[in-house]
Amino acid sequence: MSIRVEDISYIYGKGSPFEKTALSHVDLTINKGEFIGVIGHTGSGKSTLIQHLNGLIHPTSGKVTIDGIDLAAKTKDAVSKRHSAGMVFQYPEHQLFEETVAQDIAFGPKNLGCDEEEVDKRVKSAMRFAGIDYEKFAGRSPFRLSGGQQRRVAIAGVIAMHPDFLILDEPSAGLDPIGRREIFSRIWDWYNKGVFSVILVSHNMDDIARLATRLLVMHKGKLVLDGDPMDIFLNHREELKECGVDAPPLTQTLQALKARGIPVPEDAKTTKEAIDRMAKMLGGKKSC
Ligand SMILES: Nc1ncnc2c1ncn2[C@@H]1O[C@H](COP(=O)(O)OP(=O)(O)OP(=O)(O)O)[C@@H](O)[C@H]1O
Repeated sequence: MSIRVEDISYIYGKGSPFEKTALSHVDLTINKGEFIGVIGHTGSGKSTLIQHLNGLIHPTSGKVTIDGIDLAAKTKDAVSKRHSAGMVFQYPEHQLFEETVAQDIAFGPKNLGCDEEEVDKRVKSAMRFAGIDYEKFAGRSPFRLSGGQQRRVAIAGVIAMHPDFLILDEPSAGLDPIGRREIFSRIWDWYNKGVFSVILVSHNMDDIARLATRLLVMHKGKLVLDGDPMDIFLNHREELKECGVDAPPLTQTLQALKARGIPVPEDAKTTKEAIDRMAKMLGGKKSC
């Protein structure tokens, strides 16, 4: 299963005096099993790009397909493929609207046409995934929960749609450090279990460096770097700087070690794996 982004460009307000080219000839393939981090300076086109991946917006030129089906098509197949890429926006709790937590999470699967039994099953399993106690919270108003709990309910709503690709735009924005750690450790667990692939947009370089197995760097609407996070953060620092992005402190440390002749596991898939491997060599514990 894969998403193909075929040479897409996107212009906001095309033909108006305010037209703005947000994406310019972006071409890439996203395969099932990847954890992709998307980084870039403010306004570089990250959000515009990811909104194409579930057909929320369609390219001005080029096309986006999932398993060969054009997401812009007005067919049943295209609708089903669009649903296979679930999007969690920044502050997703702003989209909560039902009276109870269970009803809110049930909204998506109901819309997909699932029967009552299937909806109930999905609500319970999404809540379990998101760490929300069913007995305690199912009948509660989502509006009376804490910010972190609301975020989990909103994410559970997307999980209940059983997406193959989970697209997250700054999922921890506005959360305290405990809330953000919780959200990311759950997302990592689900990803590790092979529940879905992840496409994560974040300004937090440490989160991206710890988790992503592939990195996309956007600059002025173009995809300027696409590759191994370790390689990009360790060996493309100047290009990153030109894009207004700093390498995360974790990789700066690894680079300082490398500069002193200490071997760092450059073939590690993520910085988290590199740190764990170095810690193991030194007899330390795994990071979380
Ligand atoms: N609805 C819109 N109408 C007009 N221009 C827009 C609109 N949304 C975004 N843009 C412009 O398109 C460009 C890309 O914006 P986009 O939001 O995709 O960038 P981003 O990298 O996600 O930024 P951020 O990190 O701030 O969220 C920017 O110049 C932005 O001002």
